[in-house]
Amino acid sequence: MSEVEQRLENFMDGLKKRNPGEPEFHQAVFEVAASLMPYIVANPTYEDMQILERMTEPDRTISFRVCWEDDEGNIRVNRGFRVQFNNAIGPYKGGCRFHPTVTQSVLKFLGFEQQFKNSLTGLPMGGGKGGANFNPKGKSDREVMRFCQSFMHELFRHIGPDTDVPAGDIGVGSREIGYMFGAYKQLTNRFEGVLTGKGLEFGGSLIRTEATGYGAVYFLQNMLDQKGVDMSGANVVLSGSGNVATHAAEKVNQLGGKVLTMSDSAGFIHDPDGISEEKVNWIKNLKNVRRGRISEYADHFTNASYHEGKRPWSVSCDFALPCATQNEIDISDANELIKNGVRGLAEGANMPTELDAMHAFQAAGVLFGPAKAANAGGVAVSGLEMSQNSARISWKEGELQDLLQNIMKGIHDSCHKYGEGKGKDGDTDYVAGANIAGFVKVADAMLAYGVI
Ligand SMILES: NC(=O)C1=CN([C@@H]2O[C@H](COP(=O)(O)OP(=O)(O)OC[C@H]3O[C@@H](n4cnc5c(N)ncnc54)[C@H](O)[C@@H]3O)[C@@H](O)[C@H]2O)C=CC1
Ligand SMILES: O=C(O)CCC(=O)C(=O)O
Repeated sequence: MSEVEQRLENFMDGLKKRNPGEPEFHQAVFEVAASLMPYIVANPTYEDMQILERMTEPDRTISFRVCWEDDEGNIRVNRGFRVQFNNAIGPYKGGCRFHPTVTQSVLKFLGFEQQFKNSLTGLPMGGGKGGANFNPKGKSDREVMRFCQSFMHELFRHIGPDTDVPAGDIGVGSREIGYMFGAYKQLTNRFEGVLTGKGLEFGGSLIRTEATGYGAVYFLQNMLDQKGVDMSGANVVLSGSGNVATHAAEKVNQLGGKVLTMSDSAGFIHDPDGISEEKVNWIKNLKNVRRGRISEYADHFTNASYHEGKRPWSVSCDFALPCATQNEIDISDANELIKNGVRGLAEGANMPTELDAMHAFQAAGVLFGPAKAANAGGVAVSGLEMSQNSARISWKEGELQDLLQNIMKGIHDSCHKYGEGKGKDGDTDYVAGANIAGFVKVADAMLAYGVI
């Protein structure tokens, strides 16, 4: 075992002992630590000052009871969280997730990733994440409202425009942000930029809704440009049917690609004619207004097929865009995609690819855009929403579109700079590049503050 491997093993042993029963957090840290360890060994100040040990320990984790009344008058109790990971380069920033699978481990993995992602954007934002094990599925609008108000009843005392600025994630979209902002405003008597992803009427930014999905496709396009490959005419397999997935599908269409699949937690649909922008709009209405299942697509568009309980990775494609949830591509999915000729993948979701699957893509020479870089467009436009709120102005759509494209190009170029020559056959390793580029800014700020 090399010295670097030994240090990595010791580091991970310690981390697992300090954080038992948190597999998602271990997974996210291992991926980062594996690419950072050689860099840290070569730059011993980071090791002397225990920077990685400090960056893997959240500043604080807040856990609280969320009590609400359902439509039948029953009292329901959920658990809410906010993990404030690191504010070395700006206020804590990151979304809130409402999903039954939310645990402290899931939010720690997301908050840990967020500090690197936010650093990559070049904007002054620290990392945090929150949420609750609440299942919005099947709940009435009034129930969702009462839950959001109760959630904010505790969260409001921990956040603020210069302290911590939450936003959306799985299960938290513009409806939930509206209810939470309304509750914050009432509880504090302050109208300020404390949440992002707000409605345009009350301080939201244009293109925030589109930004994560569009950004992921821009990141893929930047990786392809580097190789002189064009996306037009390419077949794209995409998972999810929420905010990130629908806007990624929209952008693929705009760039001349063909989207073949979309999914939800019950199964996927395959449309060999392509899921055009018009069909994507139909899915947006299905998910955001009617709150139905993706299976209904195959009833409506009869050339399409529905595959119950399956993921879309067996469909042959040029590019893959996982945009649903964590660990949705395992090694057998990766092998299937590789066998069918996939050439590039950009992670729209957070940590959608299991570690061995990621290694398989890299070993096969598939261009691999990791989540903390590829899906950073959403939080980047959130950062722009914060700037607009502070200045009490609203920027025009064209300006924001240009800013998003430039930020994604900047993120790509930073990953390329730090990852160049580290991949297969001297290629760029975008995973290592994103981890190192994201780390340096946060680590150097922490060094400047001394030991605190
Ligand atoms: N909304 C945003 O701006 C950002 C979101 N992300 C990540 O993108 C991913 C999707 O988030 P959103 O689109 O915002 O959420 P959303 O709630 O709008 O959509 C989530 C989608 O994932 C599907 N899904 C959930 N669990 C699933 C499972 N077990 N199997 C298959 N599909 C499943 C849902 O059916 C839905 O289509 C998440 O990993 C999130 O953390 C990352 C960066 C920013
Ligand atoms: O816009 C934000 O602050 C949230 C984005 C987010 O949660 C993410 O990047 O995973």
